[in-house]
Amino acid sequence: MKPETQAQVLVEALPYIQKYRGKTIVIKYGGNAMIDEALKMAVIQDVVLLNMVGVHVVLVHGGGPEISNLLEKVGKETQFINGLRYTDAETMEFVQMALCGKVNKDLVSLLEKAGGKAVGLSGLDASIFKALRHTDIYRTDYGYVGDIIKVDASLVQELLDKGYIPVLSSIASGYDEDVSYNINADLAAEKIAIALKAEKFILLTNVSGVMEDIEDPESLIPSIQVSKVRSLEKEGIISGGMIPKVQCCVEAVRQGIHSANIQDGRIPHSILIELFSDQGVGTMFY
Ligand SMILES: Nc1ncnc2c1ncn2[C@@H]1O[C@H](COP(=O)(O)OP(=O)(O)O)[C@@H](O)[C@H]1O
Ligand SMILES: CC(=O)N[C@@H](CCC(=O)OP(=O)(O)O)C(=O)O
Repeated sequence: MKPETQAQVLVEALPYIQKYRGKTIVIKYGGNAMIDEALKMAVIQDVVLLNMVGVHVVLVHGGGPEISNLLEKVGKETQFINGLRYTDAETMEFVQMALCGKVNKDLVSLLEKAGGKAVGLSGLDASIFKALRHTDIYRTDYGYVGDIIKVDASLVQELLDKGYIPVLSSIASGYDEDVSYNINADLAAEKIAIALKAEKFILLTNVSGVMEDIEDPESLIPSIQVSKVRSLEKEGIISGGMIPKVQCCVEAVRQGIHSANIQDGRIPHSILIELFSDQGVGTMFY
């Protein structure tokens, strides 16, 4: 790239940098979008760049495939009920090992290598997340899967104020029992985004966004008004793993977050494209 073009690119980013400087952005990075190492590096670079220009970024990560791999290695079967992993006491130990021990530390190490200042945390640290056992109307048993009922974002806020990138795993301590709970990472990201009154909430996944027809990549819905989500669900357009993501975005917007986005973590630098250009990516909820 010519130096003049390079300078022009930076100048064009200026209004966007001014818009987000000092504001909080919560990014949820899903396990399926983490599998390709080159793409992972692009996400890491985006986060470090945002941090360097004064944007407060919190990275909440999943790691479903990492958990499943670990369970397979130790020969333990795992099953999902309504998109949530059935988590018995032994599985919970492996969930904690994979998320807090492996995925969290790998991301922290990559952020540090890329020049960022990152701190790895889980919801157990400083009681960031307190949860109760997850329930549904059918009283299904999900084991140690939790619903977050209390968030203490003060440590995360302090780290942001000091210029760190908090990297958060979706584990919570029990509100009424001395146990750890496995939390769906989309939900954990939504809760911390609301508690921090984030400016923007981004869910990175392995599809281009919400599509009218999953088989047709041309059918991406670029924006959805939250009041229209119910009819999309009734029409069966939103299903499977997309249901909790959409619900998290709806709740985040209803709780005052300006915009929430579901976008493709497989597009290199999709975070920067969304934040620092007029070209929106994925599906934006408003
Ligand atoms: N309308 C839709 N548009 C896009 N994806 C959809 C839709 N309905 C269901 N899905 C499914 O949701 C999946 C994304 O959820 P999930 O696999 O849980 O992601 P992650 O691992 O990033 O949390 C997609 O791969 C797709 O199969
Ligand atoms: C309760 C529940 O299902 N928890 C998830 C936590 C990790 C996660 O959400 O990871 P992704 O974002 O990569 O899907 C699990 O055990 O797989």
